Amino acid sequence: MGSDYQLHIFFFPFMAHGHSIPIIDMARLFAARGTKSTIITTPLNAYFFSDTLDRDRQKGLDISLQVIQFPSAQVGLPEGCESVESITTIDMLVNFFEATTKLQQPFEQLLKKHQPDCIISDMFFHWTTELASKHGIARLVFHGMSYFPLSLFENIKRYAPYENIASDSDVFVVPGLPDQIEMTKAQLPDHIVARNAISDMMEVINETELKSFGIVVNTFYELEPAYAEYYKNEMGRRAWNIGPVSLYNINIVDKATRGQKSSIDEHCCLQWLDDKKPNSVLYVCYGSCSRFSSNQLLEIAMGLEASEIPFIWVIKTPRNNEKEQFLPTGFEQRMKGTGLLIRDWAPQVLILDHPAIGGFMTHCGWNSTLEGVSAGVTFITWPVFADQFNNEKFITQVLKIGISAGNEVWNSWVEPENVMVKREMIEKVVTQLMSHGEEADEMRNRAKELGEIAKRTVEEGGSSYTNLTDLIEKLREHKSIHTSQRSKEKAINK
Ligand SMILES: O=c1ccn([C@@H]2O[C@H](COP(=O)(O)OP(=O)(O)O[C@H]3O[C@H](CO)[C@@H](O)[C@H](O)[C@H]3O)[C@@H](O)[C@H]2O)c(=O)[nH]1
Repeated sequence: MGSDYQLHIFFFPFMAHGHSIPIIDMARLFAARGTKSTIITTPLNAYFFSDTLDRDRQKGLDISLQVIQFPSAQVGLPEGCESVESITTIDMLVNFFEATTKLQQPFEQLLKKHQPDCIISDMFFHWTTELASKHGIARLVFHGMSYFPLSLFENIKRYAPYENIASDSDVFVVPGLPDQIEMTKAQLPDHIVARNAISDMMEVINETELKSFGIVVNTFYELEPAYAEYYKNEMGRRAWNIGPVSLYNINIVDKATRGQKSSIDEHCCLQWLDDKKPNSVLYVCYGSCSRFSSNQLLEIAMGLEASEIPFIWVIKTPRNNEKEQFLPTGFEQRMKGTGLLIRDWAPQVLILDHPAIGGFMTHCGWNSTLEGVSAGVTFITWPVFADQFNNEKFITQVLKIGISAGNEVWNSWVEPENVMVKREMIEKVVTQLMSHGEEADEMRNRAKELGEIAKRTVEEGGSSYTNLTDLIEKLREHKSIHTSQRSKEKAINK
């Protein structure tokens, strides 16, 4: 197979912004390096990024979409429920996963028709490993998470350190990791500490992952070298780190249109930031699907106001409070000039990259974590569910570029009903992070340095750039071996 052979890769993102946004960036990145990229998704999800792909095609990239129907009605979901963000109860999640298993047949039809050389699919589409093997092509797994949270989960399962403690809030050290990582049982997902349907699914994911060609990880080596090695050597995975993929978005329009269309004009947002001093603004956002209760939002509003720190706050209105009765009376009026409220969807990467942003209060989704690291900001960590407590430990205990808001309990659903952090604590951590004390300045310096390294890593010669070159080369070799095997089989069968 010559080095001029154009690889054709199928990208199959899971239908949730936190999983699809990085895979779309990845498909575009591969296309920019000469592959033919085809993204497989459903009609409503295609809507979120079809304009971006149009712009890429105008630039000459070989990138396209194939749309398959999402069987919402077949599994009892309302019409138009095609992404995790449109799910309103935890019970609907079970139906949602059932619907995704029904995508196998249309997906295989596309495989037969287009005969790509490789599939890069989300971990939740574990059945693509078997399909890939049936069609003699490589499957690479994308988790959305990085080496640190994956290694941490693995060792918690391996050594079950939570079994020998007296209470859920007792601190234990997770054994066998390169650093001394402290956690509590209350911070662990249900499916780790007890057996349930998710644990069963994670087991299948794990098994199919070991049989796959390897794993692509949205991270960079210099951010977590010990965990990159741990994951490969101790956990026996073949993995390529090719991120931060968000850095592939260079111009304003690309940065502002990741995921949904932003609810604010990006130029107004930039103008607002232009009036602020460097590193003076706190950006507050809890990802694509977390939705806090009215009481919690009130605490955030009061805490932010009391801190007197300029902020941008992205608010997802609680489903039972569309009239927004959670903001204190006159809040927006008083905050004019100091606080910018964005309802629903913000151009996050554009905001983080602005020099006025100094801190990020985040739920610690992996994308937000890495986007914050790439922008060189410091963090207030406020994990809620999924891998977010792991990412909090990474920020506060390994990188040491953030402080915790103090939420101590893992939630099983994206819409926690309780108040997790009170206004006094919010005021305290915001003031502490944005101040100019010795500790805050040291964190700031470390964060800025990491941001510089992140940018270099995706440039030609950088570690992620080189890793991607290596991965493309390995996929070509795989294609070549498979093609010659096929020719031999055909010759024997003649
Ligand atoms: O107003 C918004 C809100 C989010 N985003 C983007 O949406 C993505 C959000 O991803 P992430 O920060 O990872 O949060 P979640 O959407 O909650 O991601 C899910 O998927 C991640 C990857 O597996 C996990 O780490 C998280 O725990 C899980 O909740 C990021 O790229 C953000 O830039 C915006 O652009 N504007």
